[in-house]
Amino acid sequence: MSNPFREDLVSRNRPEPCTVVIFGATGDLTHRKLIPALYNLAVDGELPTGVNIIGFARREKSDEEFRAGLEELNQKVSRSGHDEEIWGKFISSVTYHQSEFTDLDGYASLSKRLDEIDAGRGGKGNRLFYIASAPEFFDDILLNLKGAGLNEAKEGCWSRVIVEKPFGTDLKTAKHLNQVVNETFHESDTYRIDHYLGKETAQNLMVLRFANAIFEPLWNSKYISHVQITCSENLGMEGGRGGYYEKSGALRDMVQNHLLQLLSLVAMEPPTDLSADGVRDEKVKVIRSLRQWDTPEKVAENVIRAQYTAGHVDGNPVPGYREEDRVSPESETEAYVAVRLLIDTWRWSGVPFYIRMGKRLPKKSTEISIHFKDAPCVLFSALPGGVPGGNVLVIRIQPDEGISLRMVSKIPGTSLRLEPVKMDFHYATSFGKGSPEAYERLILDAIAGDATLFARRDEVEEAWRFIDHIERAWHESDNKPPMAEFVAGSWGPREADEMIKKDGFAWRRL
Ligand SMILES: NC(=O)C1=CN([C@@H]2O[C@H](COP(=O)(O)OP(=O)(O)OC[C@H]3O[C@@H](n4cnc5c(N)ncnc54)[C@H](OP(=O)(O)O)[C@@H]3O)[C@@H](O)[C@H]2O)C=CC1
Ligand SMILES: O=C1O[C@H](COP(=O)(O)O)[C@@H](O)[C@H](O)[C@H]1O
Repeated sequence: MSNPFREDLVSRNRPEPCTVVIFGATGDLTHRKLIPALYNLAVDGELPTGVNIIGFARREKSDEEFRAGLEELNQKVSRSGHDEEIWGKFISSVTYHQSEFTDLDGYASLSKRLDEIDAGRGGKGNRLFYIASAPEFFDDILLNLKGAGLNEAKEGCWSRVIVEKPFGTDLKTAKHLNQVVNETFHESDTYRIDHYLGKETAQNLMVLRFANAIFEPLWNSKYISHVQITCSENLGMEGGRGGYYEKSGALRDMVQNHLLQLLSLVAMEPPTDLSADGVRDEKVKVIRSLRQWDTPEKVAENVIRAQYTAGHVDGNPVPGYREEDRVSPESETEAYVAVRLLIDTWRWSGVPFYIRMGKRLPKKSTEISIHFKDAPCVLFSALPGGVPGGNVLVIRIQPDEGISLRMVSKIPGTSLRLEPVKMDFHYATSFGKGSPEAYERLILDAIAGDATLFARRDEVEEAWRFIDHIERAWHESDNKPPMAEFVAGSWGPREADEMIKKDGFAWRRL
């Protein structure tokens, strides 16, 4: 009998020739992430032959100028180096299309160019539109694609759209954008990108949980005391990021999307199959089951926001958040957030999940730690020092991707003394090769028509519903929870330590 999982996996991995049109092609994302990702796919032989790339942006540029700019960056950032021969072949399929996003004529001429490319394919052609522009242009681009008829696929072909973040700034704007997207493209042709879902270790979460029989029986409130998800960054507002960040803040920038997505992978029920909707049906149930912090009092109790003051990171002096470039000296934007979450489901009843994210923390690291309840320790409780802590399963999302399990062991010797030890799996040494960049996997999946690692409409909206209550309490209530402070280069504010301590726990040291 054939294995349905296997068939599913095989059919999901058949990327077809297509033309990729990138809107915002002279921008930072295209240069630092998208083109290097496509090039790396070419190096690994994963990019199907017959992929053409058209860069769409405003400024005047010849194809040669556009290609030279892309090459300069690729040489610096590509994970597989820069092979002149492969690059030469790859870049010959890349061209530039100059137009304003708001100018319908630019889309009509784009349509003509696409038809010319398709003429070499017997008139057929698949199209992938990648919207990598500032969010204020998302509507214009989508509506103009429709105006030029580019949202409609030719017979036997497909036409898909990838939409970058941020997907709205609150529930209202996300709903509006979803409406525009769904008026132009079918939901199954819509790929809302969340690059955390493309990270190798995030993808491995489902495998860890559902392909290993030993974890799933323990994965519930009977055995797990709490879960922590930490995303620490040592960078601040370099490169003019302050302007964007001021309108976003840590909660919208990282928690609404990336970290709630990680949480849903940790907490979801096993899906009935590996189809995109099978997986996303389960993920969205988690987000829908989050207890809502819907009053300023509940927000004050369960959410800590903070800004950093001047300090030192990696031995270098750094300014406070309010002194950063393009940040207001009176800023009320959080550069750190810690959230205590409860998931009201049978599996997770009474198990707190903690998410913390901060800029200008001591180092860059993202990890999920699953803290198991202590063993009944009557046997060892009389020992001097007792039993040193319990079992912790740590999933290192980045860097040094891997998984470790903390256990308690006897110290070798004639007396009985206990110490924690670690079983550690590192991707780099176990598989002998680095992981692909998230954008590589995600672009390839979109070409292959697999939306599993992309957020669905309801996931995005449910996440905003949860976030909106907190934002409203912070910015619109009469009883605004305070903004805490921490010194840049430290592990966040005292208030976040106190919040988790109230439940009898402490943040894991990274
Ligand atoms: N940069 C990053 O690391 C990340 C970015 N993102 C998201 O990706 C998107 C793009 O970000 P980023 O690349 O940094 O942005 P940039 O500001 O660097 O680039 C913007 C691009 O849009 C083009 N553009 C701006 N206005 C117009 C217009 N009226 N008509 C035509 N083209 C126009 C610019 O063209 P021109 O140069 O010709 O003016 C440029 O190509 C954003 O949504 C961001 O949130 C998400 C994750 C990471
Ligand atoms: O989306 C974003 O992600 C980055 C962090 O991404 P990572 O892959 O380097 O962990 C974050 O710095 C940025 O503020 C945010 O917009």
